[in-house]
Amino acid sequence: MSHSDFEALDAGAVAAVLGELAGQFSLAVVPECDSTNSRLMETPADDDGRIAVLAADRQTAGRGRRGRSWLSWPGAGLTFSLRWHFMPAPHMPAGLSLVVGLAVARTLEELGVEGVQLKWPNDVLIHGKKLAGILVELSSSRGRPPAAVIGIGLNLRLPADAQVESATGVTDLAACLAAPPGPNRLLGLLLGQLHHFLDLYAAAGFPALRAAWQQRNAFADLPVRIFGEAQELAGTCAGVDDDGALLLDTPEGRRRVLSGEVSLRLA
Ligand SMILES: O=C(O)CCCC[C@@H]1SC[C@@H]2NC(=O)N[C@@H]21
Repeated sequence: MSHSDFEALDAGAVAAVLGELAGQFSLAVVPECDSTNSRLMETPADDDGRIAVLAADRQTAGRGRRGRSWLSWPGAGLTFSLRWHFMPAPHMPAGLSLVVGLAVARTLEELGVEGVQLKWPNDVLIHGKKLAGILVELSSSRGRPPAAVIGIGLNLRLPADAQVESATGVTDLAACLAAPPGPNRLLGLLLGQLHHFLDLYAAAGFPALRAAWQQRNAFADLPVRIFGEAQELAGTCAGVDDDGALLLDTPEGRRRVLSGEVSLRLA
Protein backbone atom coordinates (compact mmCIF):
# COMPACT_ATOMS: atom_id res chain seq x y z
CA MET A 1 0.00 0.00 0.00
CA SER A 2 1.35 3.42 -0.85
CA HIS A 3 0.89 6.18 1.67
CA SER A 4 -1.48 8.04 -0.63
CA ASP A 5 -4.13 5.31 -0.75
CA PHE A 6 -4.41 4.49 2.94
CA GLU A 7 -7.79 3.73 4.51
CA ALA A 8 -8.96 6.94 6.14
CA LEU A 9 -10.66 6.95 9.52
CA ASP A 10 -14.44 6.99 9.43
CA ALA A 11 -16.64 7.28 12.52
CA GLY A 12 -19.46 5.22 10.94
CA ALA A 13 -17.10 2.35 10.16
CA VAL A 14 -15.75 2.38 13.72
CA ALA A 15 -19.29 2.43 15.14
CA ALA A 16 -20.22 -0.57 12.96
CA VAL A 17 -17.37 -2.57 14.56
CA LEU A 18 -18.49 -1.50 18.04
CA GLY A 19 -22.08 -2.59 17.44
CA GLU A 20 -24.33 -1.88 20.41
CA LEU A 21 -21.37 -0.53 22.40
CA ALA A 22 -21.18 2.41 19.96
CA GLY A 23 -23.79 4.27 22.05
CA GLN A 24 -21.29 4.43 24.92
CA PHE A 25 -18.91 6.60 22.89
CA SER A 26 -19.00 10.02 21.31
CA LEU A 27 -16.75 9.40 18.29
CA ALA A 28 -15.03 12.12 16.27
CA VAL A 29 -12.46 11.63 13.54
CA VAL A 30 -10.42 14.30 11.80
CA PRO A 31 -7.94 14.06 8.94
CA GLU A 32 -5.38 16.08 10.89
CA CYS A 33 -4.81 17.82 14.19
CA ASP A 34 -1.82 18.74 16.32
CA SER A 35 -2.34 16.10 18.99
CA THR A 36 -5.52 14.21 19.86
CA ASN A 37 -4.51 14.36 23.53
CA SER A 38 -4.06 18.14 23.40
CA ARG A 39 -7.41 18.58 21.63
CA LEU A 40 -9.31 16.48 24.18
CA MET A 41 -7.53 18.17 27.10
CA GLU A 42 -8.81 21.50 25.82
CA THR A 43 -12.35 20.47 24.84
CA PRO A 44 -14.94 20.75 27.60
CA ALA A 45 -16.55 17.44 28.48
CA ASP A 46 -20.21 16.83 27.59
CA ASP A 47 -22.49 15.75 30.41
CA ASP A 48 -24.05 12.92 28.45
CA GLY A 49 -22.00 10.20 30.17
CA ARG A 50 -20.46 8.99 26.91
CA ILE A 51 -16.73 8.45 26.49
CA ALA A 52 -15.38 11.11 24.11
CA VAL A 53 -13.01 9.71 21.47
CA LEU A 54 -10.97 11.72 19.00
CA ALA A 55 -8.97 9.96 16.30
CA ALA A 56 -6.81 11.61 13.64
CA ASP A 57 -5.35 10.23 10.41
CA ARG A 58 -2.34 12.39 11.12
CA GLN A 59 -0.99 14.42 14.02
CA THR A 60 1.30 17.36 13.37
CA ALA A 61 2.53 17.63 16.97
CA GLY A 62 1.91 14.23 18.54
CA ARG A 63 3.28 13.96 22.05
CA GLY A 64 4.90 11.07 23.86
CA ARG A 65 5.94 10.61 27.45
CA ARG A 66 8.75 12.63 29.00
CA GLY A 67 8.40 15.48 26.50
CA ARG A 68 9.14 13.31 23.48
CA SER A 69 7.36 13.61 20.12
CA TRP A 70 5.18 10.94 18.58
CA LEU A 71 5.74 11.13 14.83
CA SER A 72 3.03 10.21 12.37
CA TRP A 73 2.54 9.75 8.67
CA PRO A 74 -0.87 9.19 7.00
CA GLY A 75 -1.67 5.50 6.97
CA ALA A 76 1.38 4.62 9.05
CA GLY A 77 -0.28 4.53 12.43
CA LEU A 78 -3.45 4.74 14.44
CA THR A 79 -3.53 7.76 16.73
CA PHE A 80 -6.44 8.47 19.03
CA SER A 81 -7.41 9.61 22.51
CA LEU A 82 -10.37 9.09 24.79
CA ARG A 83 -11.57 10.95 27.83
CA TRP A 84 -12.45 8.70 30.75
CA HIS A 85 -14.09 9.94 33.94
CA PHE A 86 -13.18 8.28 37.20
CA MET A 87 -14.43 8.60 40.76
CA PRO A 88 -13.39 12.05 42.01
CA ALA A 89 -9.79 11.95 43.22
CA PRO A 90 -7.04 14.57 43.14
CA HIS A 91 -4.54 12.20 41.51
CA MET A 92 -4.41 9.84 38.60
CA PRO A 93 -5.96 6.56 39.71
CA ALA A 94 -3.34 3.91 40.52
CA GLY A 95 -2.43 1.60 37.69
CA LEU A 96 -4.60 3.27 35.04
CA SER A 97 -1.96 3.39 32.32
CA LEU A 98 -1.12 -0.27 32.96
CA VAL A 99 -4.77 -1.20 32.49
CA VAL A 100 -4.81 0.67 29.17
CA GLY A 101 -1.76 -1.33 28.08
CA LEU A 102 -3.57 -4.51 29.02
CA ALA A 103 -6.57 -3.56 26.86
CA VAL A 104 -4.26 -2.93 23.89
CA ALA A 105 -2.47 -6.24 24.52
CA ARG A 106 -5.76 -8.20 24.65
CA THR A 107 -6.91 -6.60 21.39
CA LEU A 108 -3.70 -7.64 19.66
CA GLU A 109 -3.85 -11.15 21.09
CA GLU A 110 -7.42 -11.57 19.85
CA LEU A 111 -6.20 -10.60 16.40
CA GLY A 112 -3.62 -13.38 16.59
CA VAL A 113 -0.51 -11.30 17.27
CA GLU A 114 2.11 -13.38 19.07
CA GLY A 115 4.70 -12.24 21.60
CA VAL A 116 2.73 -9.30 23.01
CA GLN A 117 4.43 -7.88 26.09
CA LEU A 118 3.99 -4.84 28.30
CA LYS A 119 6.88 -2.65 29.33
CA TRP A 120 6.19 -0.73 32.51
CA PRO A 121 4.67 1.79 32.69
CA ASN A 122 3.01 1.94 29.30
CA ASP A 123 4.65 0.60 26.17
CA VAL A 124 3.30 -2.32 24.19
CA LEU A 125 6.07 -4.48 22.75
CA ILE A 126 6.08 -7.36 20.29
CA HIS A 127 9.04 -9.64 20.82
CA GLY A 128 10.86 -6.73 22.48
CA LYS A 129 10.08 -4.07 19.86
CA LYS A 130 7.72 -1.17 20.46
CA LEU A 131 4.40 -1.39 18.64
CA ALA A 132 2.36 1.11 20.63
CA GLY A 133 2.80 3.89 23.16
CA ILE A 134 0.34 5.25 25.69
CA LEU A 135 0.16 8.74 27.16
CA VAL A 136 -2.28 9.26 30.04
CA GLU A 137 -2.83 12.80 31.27
CA LEU A 138 -5.03 14.28 33.98
CA SER A 139 -7.57 16.80 32.75
CA SER A 140 -9.39 18.92 35.28
CA SER A 141 -11.56 21.88 34.47
CA ARG A 142 -13.15 24.06 37.13
CA GLY A 143 -16.45 22.77 38.45
CA ARG A 144 -16.16 19.45 36.67
CA PRO A 145 -14.99 16.07 37.90
CA PRO A 146 -11.46 15.22 36.80
CA ALA A 147 -10.93 12.94 33.85
CA ALA A 148 -8.06 11.03 32.32
CA VAL A 149 -7.20 11.72 28.71
CA ILE A 150 -5.82 8.45 27.40
CA GLY A 151 -3.83 8.70 24.17
CA ILE A 152 -2.70 5.69 22.17
CA GLY A 153 -0.41 5.59 19.15
CA LEU A 154 -0.04 2.25 17.38
CA ASN A 155 2.22 1.64 14.39
CA LEU A 156 0.31 0.11 11.48
CA ARG A 157 2.81 0.28 8.64
CA LEU A 158 5.82 2.51 9.14
CA PRO A 159 7.52 4.02 6.11
CA ALA A 160 10.79 2.24 5.41
CA ASP A 161 12.73 5.43 6.06
CA ALA A 162 10.83 6.41 9.22
CA GLN A 163 13.08 8.23 11.65
CA VAL A 164 11.74 6.65 14.79
CA GLU A 165 13.77 6.92 17.94
CA SER A 166 13.61 4.09 20.43
CA ALA A 167 16.13 2.29 22.56
CA THR A 168 14.33 -0.99 22.07
CA GLY A 169 13.58 -0.66 18.35
CA VAL A 170 10.16 -0.41 16.82
CA THR A 171 7.80 -2.63 14.90
CA ASP A 172 4.46 -2.27 13.15
CA LEU A 173 1.32 -4.37 12.83
CA ALA A 174 2.12 -5.20 9.21
CA ALA A 175 5.19 -7.07 10.47
CA CYS A 176 3.09 -9.05 12.97
CA LEU A 177 0.10 -10.20 10.91
CA ALA A 178 -0.28 -11.47 7.35
CA ALA A 179 -3.60 -9.63 7.02
CA PRO A 180 -3.60 -6.74 9.51
CA PRO A 181 -6.92 -4.98 10.13
CA GLY A 182 -7.45 -1.48 8.79
CA PRO A 183 -7.53 1.47 11.19
CA ASN A 184 -11.33 1.56 11.52
CA ARG A 185 -11.68 -2.06 12.52
CA LEU A 186 -8.67 -1.82 14.81
CA LEU A 187 -10.02 1.30 16.50
CA GLY A 188 -13.41 -0.36 17.03
CA LEU A 189 -11.77 -3.45 18.56
CA LEU A 190 -9.51 -1.35 20.78
CA LEU A 191 -12.41 0.75 22.05
CA GLY A 192 -14.37 -2.40 22.84
CA GLN A 193 -11.49 -3.79 24.93
CA LEU A 194 -10.83 -0.43 26.57
CA HIS A 195 -14.48 -0.23 27.57
CA HIS A 196 -14.31 -3.72 29.06
CA PHE A 197 -11.06 -3.21 30.98
CA LEU A 198 -11.91 0.30 32.23
CA ASP A 199 -15.24 -1.03 33.54
CA LEU A 200 -13.46 -3.83 35.38
CA TYR A 201 -10.91 -1.38 36.72
CA ALA A 202 -13.61 1.05 37.91
CA ALA A 203 -15.38 -1.78 39.74
CA ALA A 204 -12.44 -3.63 41.27
CA GLY A 205 -9.32 -1.48 40.87
CA PHE A 206 -5.89 -2.50 39.66
CA PRO A 207 -5.51 -5.47 42.08
CA ALA A 208 -8.08 -7.38 39.99
CA LEU A 209 -5.94 -6.90 36.86
CA ARG A 210 -2.48 -7.11 38.32
CA ALA A 211 -1.91 -10.80 37.50
CA ALA A 212 -2.94 -10.27 33.87
CA TRP A 213 -0.44 -7.41 33.59
CA GLN A 214 2.34 -9.44 35.21
CA GLN A 215 1.82 -12.34 32.79
CA ARG A 216 2.83 -9.96 30.01
CA ASN A 217 5.62 -8.12 31.87
CA ALA A 218 8.42 -7.76 29.31
CA PHE A 219 11.12 -7.45 31.98
CA ALA A 220 9.96 -10.01 34.59
CA ASP A 221 12.95 -11.18 36.65
CA LEU A 222 15.40 -9.34 34.38
CA PRO A 223 18.07 -6.84 35.43
CA VAL A 224 16.85 -3.32 34.69
CA ARG A 225 17.76 0.31 35.23
CA ILE A 226 15.33 3.10 36.02
CA PHE A 227 16.13 6.58 34.80
CA GLY A 228 14.26 9.55 36.20
CA GLU A 229 14.63 13.19 37.09
CA ALA A 230 16.03 12.56 40.52
CA GLN A 231 16.83 8.90 40.61
CA GLU A 232 18.71 6.20 38.83
CA LEU A 233 18.18 2.74 40.20
CA ALA A 234 19.39 -0.67 39.17
CA GLY A 235 17.91 -3.98 40.21
CA THR A 236 15.89 -6.98 39.19
CA CYS A 237 12.34 -6.37 38.00
CA ALA A 238 10.01 -8.05 40.51
CA GLY A 239 6.73 -7.05 38.88
CA VAL A 240 4.23 -4.47 40.05
CA ASP A 241 2.26 -3.99 43.25
CA ASP A 242 -1.45 -3.33 43.77
CA ASP A 243 -0.93 0.36 42.94
CA GLY A 244 0.81 -0.43 39.66
CA ALA A 245 4.16 0.71 41.11
CA LEU A 246 7.20 -1.12 39.76
CA LEU A 247 8.97 -3.38 42.25
CA LEU A 248 12.71 -3.49 41.98
CA ASP A 249 14.95 -5.82 43.97
CA THR A 250 18.18 -3.92 44.61
CA PRO A 251 21.22 -4.78 46.77
CA GLU A 252 19.66 -2.47 49.39
CA GLY A 253 16.33 -4.29 49.35
CA ARG A 254 13.05 -4.00 47.52
CA ARG A 255 12.28 -0.56 46.11
CA ARG A 256 8.97 0.72 44.81
CA VAL A 257 8.94 3.08 41.84
CA LEU A 258 5.85 5.13 41.03
CA SER A 259 5.18 5.75 37.41
CA GLY A 260 6.07 9.46 37.26
CA GLU A 261 8.55 10.70 34.74
CA VAL A 262 10.82 7.70 34.68
CA SER A 263 11.88 5.26 32.02
CA LEU A 264 12.99 1.69 32.27
CA ARG A 265 15.68 -0.11 30.34
CA LEU A 266 17.32 -3.49 30.39
CA ALA A 267 20.58 -3.21 32.32
O1 LIG B 1 5.28 6.16 23.85
C1 LIG B 1 4.95 7.26 24.30
O2 LIG B 1 5.80 8.05 24.77
C2 LIG B 1 3.51 7.64 24.29
C3 LIG B 1 3.03 7.95 22.90
C4 LIG B 1 1.58 8.35 22.86
C5 LIG B 1 1.18 8.79 21.48
C6 LIG B 1 -0.30 9.02 21.37
S1 LIG B 1 -0.82 9.25 19.70
C7 LIG B 1 -2.40 9.76 20.22
C8 LIG B 1 -2.18 10.64 21.44
N1 LIG B 1 -1.93 12.01 21.05
C9 LIG B 1 -0.71 12.40 21.37
O3 LIG B 1 -0.23 13.53 21.13
N2 LIG B 1 -0.05 11.41 21.98
C10 LIG B 1 -0.87 10.22 22.12
